[in-house]
Amino acid sequence: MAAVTELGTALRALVDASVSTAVGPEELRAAAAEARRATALLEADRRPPGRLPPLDDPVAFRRVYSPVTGVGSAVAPPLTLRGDPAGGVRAEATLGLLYEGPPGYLHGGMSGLLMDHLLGAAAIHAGLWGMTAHLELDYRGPVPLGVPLVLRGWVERNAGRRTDVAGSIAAADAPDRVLVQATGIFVTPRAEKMDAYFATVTDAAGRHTPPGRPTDATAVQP
Ligand SMILES: CCCCCCCCCC(=O)SCCNC(=O)CCNC(=O)[C@H](O)C(C)(C)COP(=O)(O)OP(=O)(O)OC[C@H]1O[C@@H](n2cnc3c(N)ncnc32)[C@H](O)[C@@H]1OP(=O)(O)O
Repeated sequence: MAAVTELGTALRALVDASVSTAVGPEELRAAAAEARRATALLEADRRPPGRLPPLDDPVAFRRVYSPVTGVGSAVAPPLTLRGDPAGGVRAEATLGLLYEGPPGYLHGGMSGLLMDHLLGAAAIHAGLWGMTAHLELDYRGPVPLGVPLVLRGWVERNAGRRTDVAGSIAAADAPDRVLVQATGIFVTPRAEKMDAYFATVTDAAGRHTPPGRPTDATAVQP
């Protein structure tokens, strides 16, 4: 885990530098050569899709390469999700140029990714694992880059396999002024779909490890 975290931290610094650098073409080409060398090192042993990495824990829902929370992911902020004393889950983040949409502000699609994850995590936190069936966002104000943000997700109601969830993004110093408001419907797939989607998913030891068991509710840190 220390090595995965070390590589993820180094890669995030690299991609941040790569989108904010002002060096010339010679330096860019030298950096590209270094990046290709690192890629060759990592390509020596790869896992196929559907086989979880050894450090993933499907019971605790630890996903080290998640694009949102993965400590080993070059593109994840990465967020740390916690139970929110006000209900649901929350995370704090300060996002950089990698995620820029309008100059100086967060890309709207990135807000969608973050809200999808927060809403899904809120459902899991309540013991209601499901896949996103519907996600709707209202963009009320641009989300600034480089300032601390607070992201929240909470369950509104549940009926059978369907869970209605909501969430928000706001600046940490103005938490009541919602910049992005999200609502979503998460659905636990019917058994036939669960089989069709996840029948071949295994952990690193080859054991069948489909998502969605009740214990996945431990996903969020207390
Ligand atoms: C801490 C870790 C946190 C991790 C968070 C991860 C978050 C990320 C989550 C994802 O990205 S999941 C990936 C994106 N989603 C998908 O790929 C799902 C694609 N859609 C499907 O596979 C199916 O549509 C789905 C499994 C969601 C539902 O199919 P089912 O056949 O199981 O459900 P069904 O159609 O019978 O609907 C069940 C109920 O939900 C309702 N429903 C389903 N889809 C709906 C929809 N789109 N809008 C409104 N209601 C919907 C439906 O009306 C019904 O309500 P009732 O029970 O009241 O009749």
